[in-house]
Parts: sequence; C-alpha cells; structure tokens
Amino acid sequence: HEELLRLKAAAGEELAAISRISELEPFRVKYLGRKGEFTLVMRQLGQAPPEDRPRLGQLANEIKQELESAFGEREAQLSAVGGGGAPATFDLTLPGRAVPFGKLHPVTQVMDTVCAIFEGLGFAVAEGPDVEVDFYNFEALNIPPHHPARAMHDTFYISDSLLLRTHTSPMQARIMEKEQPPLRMIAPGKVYRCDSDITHTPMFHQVEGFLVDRRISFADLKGVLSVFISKMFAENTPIRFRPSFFPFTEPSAEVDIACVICSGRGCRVCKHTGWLEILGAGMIDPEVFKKVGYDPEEYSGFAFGLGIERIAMLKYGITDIRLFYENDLRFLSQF
Ligand SMILES: CNC(=O)COc1cccc(Nc2cc(Cl)ccn2)c1
Repeated sequence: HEELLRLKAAAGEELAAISRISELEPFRVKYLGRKGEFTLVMRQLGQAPPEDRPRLGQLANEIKQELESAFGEREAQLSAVGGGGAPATFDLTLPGRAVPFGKLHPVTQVMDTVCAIFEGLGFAVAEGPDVEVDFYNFEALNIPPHHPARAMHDTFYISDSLLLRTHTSPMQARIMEKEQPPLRMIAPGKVYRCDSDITHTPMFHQVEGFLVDRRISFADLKGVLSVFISKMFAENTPIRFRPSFFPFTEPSAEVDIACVICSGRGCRVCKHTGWLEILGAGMIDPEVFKKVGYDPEEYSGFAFGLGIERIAMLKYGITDIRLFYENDLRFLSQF
C-alpha cells in the first residue's frame, strides 16, 4: 500500500516539474510504459497476501488512471503554448527583451569627430596605403637615410624599401606630387611602430593635415589649430604653442592644452605640469616643397599631426591604450 502511495507522490511531483514537451515522453515511458514503474508494481501484487490483492489492484488502477489523465492535461497545456515549455500562465503582455544596439569603436568615434571638425574648416580627406615605400615615409619628409626614426626599433620593414607607414604624412607628399596648391587636406589612418607598452600599441591611428597656398603664415597655423581644439575639447580650453623640432617642418611647435582633469593645477595625468600635449605642427620645410616640385618662394604652408588614441585617452581618462584593442565589451559598451 505504502509503495503505491509513494509511487503516486513521486510521479505527481515529476509531472508537475515538467516544463517542456520534450520531457513528456521520457516521463510516460518511466511511469506508464510497458516496463514502467506501474507495471512493475502490478507484477509485485502477486506477492501480496491473497485477501489484499483485489483492494490493492483497484487502488493501483485508480492511481494509474489519475496519473494518465493528469499526464494528458499537461500534454495539452504544453502543446497549447507551442510546446516552448512556457507555463500555461504565459504572459504575452510582458515587454520583449531589447537587443542591445551595436556601437562604433571609441577610436572610430574620435577619428570621425576630428575629421568632421577639419572638414568643417574646408579640409578634404585623403586615404592612402598602410604599406608604403620608404621614399614617401622618410625621404619625401626630409628624414635623412640614417635618421633614428628609420631604425628597426621603430619601423616595421617588409623589405629594404617597403614598410608599414609610421605616420600618415606619406599620403600628403603623394597628394602634393600630383596636385597644385591651394590645398587643404587631412590624411587619417592606421600607422605602425615597433612599440608596445601601456601607452603604445604596434598599430595606432593618426590624423595628419596640411594647408598650402600663397602667403600662409604661422598665424594661420595657430588660427586653424586653436579652432580645432576649441571644438574637440571645451570651448575655452587654454592652449599654448611650445617650440619643438620635426625634420619636415621649420619652425615646429607642439600644442598643449590645459589639463582636462585638473584644469592646469597639476595632477598625475599631466605629470604635474598642468599641460597635456595634444598635437605637433609646423611650417612645411622648403626642402619638402622642393621634393614635390613646389617653389618655396611662391608657396608656403603648415602641417600638423595628432594621435587618435592619445586624444581618446585624455578625453575619457583611459590610462591603458591596450584596452582599445582587447575587444572587451565591458570596456567598449561604455562609449
Ligand atoms: C602625432 N604627430 C605629431 O606629433 C607631429 O606630426 C606632425 C607634425 C608636423 C608636421 C606633420 N606632417 C607633415 C606632413 C607633410 Cl607632407 C609635410 C610636413 N609635415 C606631422
């Protein structure tokens, strides 16, 4: 008698726990099938005392019929809601689960912003090959043959004369070779250096620009770059032009902005100088003009270059450049 009641309870519990159509059949086989639990119990009835057999047999049949009808109900319920296993009380009015939108990579967002600002100032965008010949990457930019920048510790060489470009300037030399001034161009793109640490990755992004016309002066350089900075960072961010050197510009300058974190008071990010270097620029060296066939007496111009990851790191307070390239959605989904 106890055996039958235990079987009824166990079967009842298991049936109630069934939530998918696929679980019905195994249950039926286990309890109601030819070799099921009920069949086993019915066989054992033969060992019960004869006077008990009719009562026990009747009880067993009652329980089996109850279970079969409960099983039939469950089957009807599950197939009614498409067998997806959702409970009969499935609530169709619940809102759906929003599929998150994809986002542009933070580097792409900053690159697009920088390009949009210069396009707004009349600059055209020129794209060029990542694999360059050393002439355009170095000679055309007045970088002499034994200049340290050419060394293997900085440059990825593919062959003696083929390399991965270390800046996007080659594109600008290619443009000047083909076109006549006036020119206002920016060259965005990937650049490559043999560097790898918390602030350097072997591949990173730069935007370089140049403006060539008659009677261009350092004042034009300062005017265009200060407008860029006021649009890229806060409107009235303090800016300063510091004397510097590049082989392809004379005079050269590095442009700093007051630290975006401490507004110039001095902190870890700006190494307690209060200033952050944003870009480098200068008046295009006459030697560069000569190599592209421009007359330095007739034309003058300025050029500049900036690192996209560097600007993104300053803008968003990112301390490790490698975060941009680990594809961790916990990082990328914040932009
Ligand atoms: C991340 N880049 C920096 O800090 C500095 O980049 C600079 C600075 C000054 C000029 C240029 N580009 C340039 C291009 C031509 Cl075709 C001629 C002359 N100059 C890039």
